[in-house]
Amino acid sequence: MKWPEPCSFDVDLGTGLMTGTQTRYQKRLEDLDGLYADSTAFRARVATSGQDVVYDVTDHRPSSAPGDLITGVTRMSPGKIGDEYFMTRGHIHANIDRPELYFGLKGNGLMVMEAPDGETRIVEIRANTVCYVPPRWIHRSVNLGNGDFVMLFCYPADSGQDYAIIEKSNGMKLRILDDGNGGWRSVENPAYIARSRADVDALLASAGRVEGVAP
Ligand SMILES: O=P(O)(O)OC[C@H]1O[C@](O)(CO)[C@@H](O)[C@@H]1O
Ligand SMILES: [Fe+2]
Repeated sequence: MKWPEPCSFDVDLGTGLMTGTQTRYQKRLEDLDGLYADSTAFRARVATSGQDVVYDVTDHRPSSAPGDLITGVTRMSPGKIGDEYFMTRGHIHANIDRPELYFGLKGNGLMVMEAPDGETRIVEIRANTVCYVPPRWIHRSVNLGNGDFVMLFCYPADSGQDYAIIEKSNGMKLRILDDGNGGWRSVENPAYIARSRADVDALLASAGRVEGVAP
C-alpha cells in the first residue's frame, strides 16, 4: 500500500468549504423527503426551493484503512420547515464503535445524539466549541442560526454511515423546534418507534464485525 501524503487544507469561512479537496456530499432540500415533521410545509417549500443546497460537505479521505482519518467541513444553510430547524439527515456509524469529533467554525447549532436504547443528549455548538460524539451514538446536526452553520469534523476512515437506523424508528426521538422567542426547544417525536431490546443487543454486538464499509 502507498502511504497517504501529509497535507493541509484551508477552510473558507465565506463559502463554508474546505478548499483543495472535492465536494463529496451535497444535499438539496428535495433530497430530504420524510425528514421533517410538517410534510405539508416541506412539500410547499420543495415546490419553490427544492433545488436549494441545504448542506454540503467537503472532506479529505486519504484511505479507508482502519486507523486512518476522514477530515472535512460541513456547511449547513439556515432555515426551518414549519417550526423545525434545518438539520442533516443523521446517521450512526456502520462500524458502530467509531466516534467522531466536531469543531464549530461559524454560526451556531446543535449536535443531537441518540443511543440505540433511546437515551438522548443535545450539545450546543458555536465557533470554537469542540463536540465529542462517542462510539454508538446516532448523530445529527441542527442549524439554529440566521446564517450558515459550519463545523469541522474528523472520524475514523472505516466508520461508514448507516442511515436506515433513523428511518426504521420513524425519525430520531427528539425534534428541534423554534421556541417562538428566538431560541429552541426539543420535543419528543410522536411517531418514534423505540428499538426492541433484541435489536439493541444485536446492534451493540455488531461492534468490530462490519468490514469493508465504503465511506
Ligand atoms: O451524513 P449526514 O447525516 O447526511 O450528515 C453529514 C455529516 O455527517 C458526516 O457524514 C460525518 O459523519 C459528514 O459528512 C457531515 O458532517
Ligand atoms: Fe458521523
